[in-house]
Amino acid sequence: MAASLRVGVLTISDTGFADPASDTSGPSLCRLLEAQPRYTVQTRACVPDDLKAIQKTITAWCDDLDLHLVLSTGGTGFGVRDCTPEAVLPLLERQTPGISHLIFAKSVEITPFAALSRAVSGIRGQTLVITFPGSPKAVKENFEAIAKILPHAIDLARGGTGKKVHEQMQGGPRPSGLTADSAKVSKRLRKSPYPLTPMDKAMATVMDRVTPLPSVEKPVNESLIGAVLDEDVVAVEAVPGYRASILDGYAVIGKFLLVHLAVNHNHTYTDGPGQYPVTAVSIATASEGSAVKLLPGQIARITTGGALPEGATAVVMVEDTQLIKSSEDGTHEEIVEILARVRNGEAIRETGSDIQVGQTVLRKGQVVSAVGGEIGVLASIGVQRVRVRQHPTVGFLSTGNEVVNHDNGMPLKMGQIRDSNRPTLIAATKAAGFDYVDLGIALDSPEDLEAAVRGGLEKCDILVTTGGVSMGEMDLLKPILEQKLGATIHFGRIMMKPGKPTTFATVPNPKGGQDKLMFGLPGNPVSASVTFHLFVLPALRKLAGHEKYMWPSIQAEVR
Ligand SMILES: Nc1nc2c(c(=O)[nH]1)N[C@H]1C(S)=C(S)[C@@H](COP(=O)(O)OP(=O)(O)OC[C@H]3O[C@@H](n4cnc5c(N)ncnc54)[C@H](O)[C@@H]3O)O[C@H]1N2
Ligand code: MOO
Ligand SMILES: [Mg+2]
Repeated sequence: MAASLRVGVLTISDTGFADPASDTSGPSLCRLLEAQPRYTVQTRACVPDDLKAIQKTITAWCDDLDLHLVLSTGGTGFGVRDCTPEAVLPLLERQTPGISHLIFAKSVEITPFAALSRAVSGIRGQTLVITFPGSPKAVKENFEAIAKILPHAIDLARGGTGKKVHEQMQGGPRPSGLTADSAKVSKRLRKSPYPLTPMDKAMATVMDRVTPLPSVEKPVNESLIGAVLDEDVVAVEAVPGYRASILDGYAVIGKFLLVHLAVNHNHTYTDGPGQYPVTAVSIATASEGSAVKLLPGQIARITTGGALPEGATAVVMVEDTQLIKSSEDGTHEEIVEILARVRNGEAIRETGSDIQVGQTVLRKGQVVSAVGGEIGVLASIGVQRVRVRQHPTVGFLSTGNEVVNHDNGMPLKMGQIRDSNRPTLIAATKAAGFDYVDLGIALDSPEDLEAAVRGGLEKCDILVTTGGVSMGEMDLLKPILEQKLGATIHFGRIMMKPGKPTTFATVPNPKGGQDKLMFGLPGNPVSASVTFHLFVLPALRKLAGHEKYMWPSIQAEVR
């Protein structure tokens, strides 16, 4: 392979400039580079610790020679003449602190003196520029610290996707199970190219790539079911908003007032068991103005939820009274006998006794459950809209030439099987409170599958397919993802049965923005169901903004 990465090596040193033979770091750097066939040292120079001289050389190497990489050695310390960072920084269009930190982290592991380096790095045009300290030992250590990532970094700085380099570093491009041309069955792989991934690693791989969806404002109704609140909700209205009766009966002036009168004024109480005129009526209904006023010796007829007359301190239920006198036409009660003694406050809902103004009723992160309580609370305090995390939508696509709709009403032909995966997974999704799209069945043909996956990805946040992920010649999903959709398959097999060929991939979003997530679950119904619960539901929960998105785990011991 012809060496393709062109490098410039620049020694920055007053001494080296005066006596080129004294420069050992530059030659050492060249040897390190040339030990790797991918690099060619295209140019070398030595300049004094002089800002202008350094800038002139590096600018020419980046702008005129368009080198892939410029490595300098020297001038990064605390010495009064050291000015490499001051010279290089203004030339950089983008800094690359990660590279500098990596070098620094590795170097301080070796010697604390590395803390005295002020080395910098960055990109000018398409050239990666990295400054090393002056000592040959530091040059070697620094170069080794970044050797592994250097080709990748250069590829990216040149506008590459990094994919090629990545594949090379992983030992070459992944051989594909298909052959997007399923006719060439003899060419298929006889071993899976996907390593068996331990479950904890697979789970972490998925969760690392799931970021909660942004939040939106929604009206207070059943559309909130399953949503995660993205704000604290504070009551702006009290519940109840007025003093209300808990019972159907009579508002009275109760014991507290009577005792008060008796003690302070040596009164015998007027109210309590006895006969009273019914001077007012309060039916639970809206009314303008304030409540009627009740004086000692009077009672008011009241219904459950009715506003208490001013001055009333208790309510006696109708069962504990008897009618003494009514109006002639029977439409009014005039005198009623109270038979029971009631305590002050009895059968009264005080204003705000349930929820007070300013009280936090629901907290950010809380889930609006399908039980209804949260929605009820929001409704009771008059909140019109709340900020919640967007609800994710999951799409379900079954795959397989043998798979038919379960409800097609036709007898099965030999080799056909009813699609049980989609109804199963849709039911589980619904029960978990997420939205779904039913994407039907795709045939095992590269064209059909590619179109169905592409279309499906557009309609949902997470695409779930079942079938076609193992080793058969009709198992086309993985190669289609990688070869046609530019997807990255993060794992293609897991250390679990059922579910071994479970596949997780991220697919670039053609509309830009975040990559789309997709799970290729195995076709076997139990495998599909188990892996859905284990991987997809937690991913959906995380996407929906749940704080606790993982299943609880318990320690088990096999005896
Ligand atoms: N040579 C090997 N063969 C298989 C391996 C292996 O490691 N080496 N793994 C086995 C395991 S484990 C599983 S699990 C399955 C996974 O199969 P695929 O994901 O490729 O799925 P298909 O081949 O398309 O179908 C498998 C099975 O499931 C039935 N199926 C498919 N879709 C549905 C559906 N929607 N509803 C009901 N049943 C469905 C399909 O008819 C097949 O019987 O691979 C093993 N093979
Ligand atoms: O692991 Mo497969 O999922 O045996 O059924
Ligand atoms: Mg298969």
